[in-house]
Amino acid sequence: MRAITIIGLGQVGSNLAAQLLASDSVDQLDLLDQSDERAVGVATDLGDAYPDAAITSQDWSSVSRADIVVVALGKRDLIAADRFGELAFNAQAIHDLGQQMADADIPGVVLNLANPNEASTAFIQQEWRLQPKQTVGIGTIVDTARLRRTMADQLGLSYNAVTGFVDGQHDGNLVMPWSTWRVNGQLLDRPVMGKTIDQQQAAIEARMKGFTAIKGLTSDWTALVAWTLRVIKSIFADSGDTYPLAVNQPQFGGYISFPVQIGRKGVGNYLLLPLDELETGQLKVAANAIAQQLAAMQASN
Ligand SMILES: NC(=O)c1ccc[n+]([C@@H]2O[C@H](COP(=O)([O-])OP(=O)(O)OC[C@H]3O[C@@H](n4cnc5c(N)ncnc54)[C@H](O)[C@@H]3O)[C@@H](O)[C@H]2O)c1
Repeated sequence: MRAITIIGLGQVGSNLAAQLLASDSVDQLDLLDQSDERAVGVATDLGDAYPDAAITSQDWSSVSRADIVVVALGKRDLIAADRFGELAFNAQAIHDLGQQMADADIPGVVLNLANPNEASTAFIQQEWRLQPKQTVGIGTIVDTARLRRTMADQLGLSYNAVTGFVDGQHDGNLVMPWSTWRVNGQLLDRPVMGKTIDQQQAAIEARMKGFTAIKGLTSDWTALVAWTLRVIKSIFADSGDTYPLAVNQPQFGGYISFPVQIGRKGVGNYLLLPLDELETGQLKVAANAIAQQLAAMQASN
């Protein structure tokens, strides 16, 4: 039995719900939104699409039996001018749900998609009184895919030939720990296939992919939903697949995007690749920026 509750059924949440059903990745789907009309509408339409699927709407007690609770609440109009424009709105929404979620004593993994991602994941963990191990955010997973793809394209290689993670703060202080990246298994400290990789250029191009998607589509929800599906499958399979998720990382004093293994119980081992001094320093800067956002979320209530 694979039970998922989604809180927030806007562009991200409703599309995730549809793709979970289309890919047969869920047995019980419970849909929640602050708007009854929205929740009932989404559940009704999905029920018409998948008549034998088990779907409920507005059953808030479902969080107590869900294997995974996906948080996709927000207000996307607020990020048009400022990528972190949802901070106060999402802080209020997370706080308002706090007592109810704490009382529900959520047993499953809470996977947060809302922004600012690392800070709001930390705020959910605190306000909903969850264990850090069960509380993760989608983090820098899409940023990582963008950079790997950009480098693979530059070199004319397949996506899988390039390995590495983007860490730090999604939409803000992204950290590319180049000393750990590899192409065809080879570190980047010497030319790869006769070519020197322009790391700066690759980082700029990867960011541009994000801007281009948002400019044309108003949101990069397609990539977000696809990667969320992969993480959900890894959780159900208890696979221990490694993703750069927003997790509590004690070495950096709180939540930050960092590669970890994920499974049925949430966070497993951290991928502790040796980082150089500059990279460690950059992660500390990102952790500070996230801590400031978390403080702003706490102060806004
Ligand atoms: N990490 C990423 O790559 C990425 C990409 C796209 C979107 N996002 C984030 O995902 C979140 C959702 O985005 P979206 O485009 O679906 O937004 P949206 O504005 O389309 O929908 C948000 C939904 O949340 C609901 N909601 C708001 N407050 C709520 C509450 N207190 N309880 C229950 N439901 C509530 C709204 O009614 C609405 O249906 C946002 O925070 C957005 O920034 C992240």
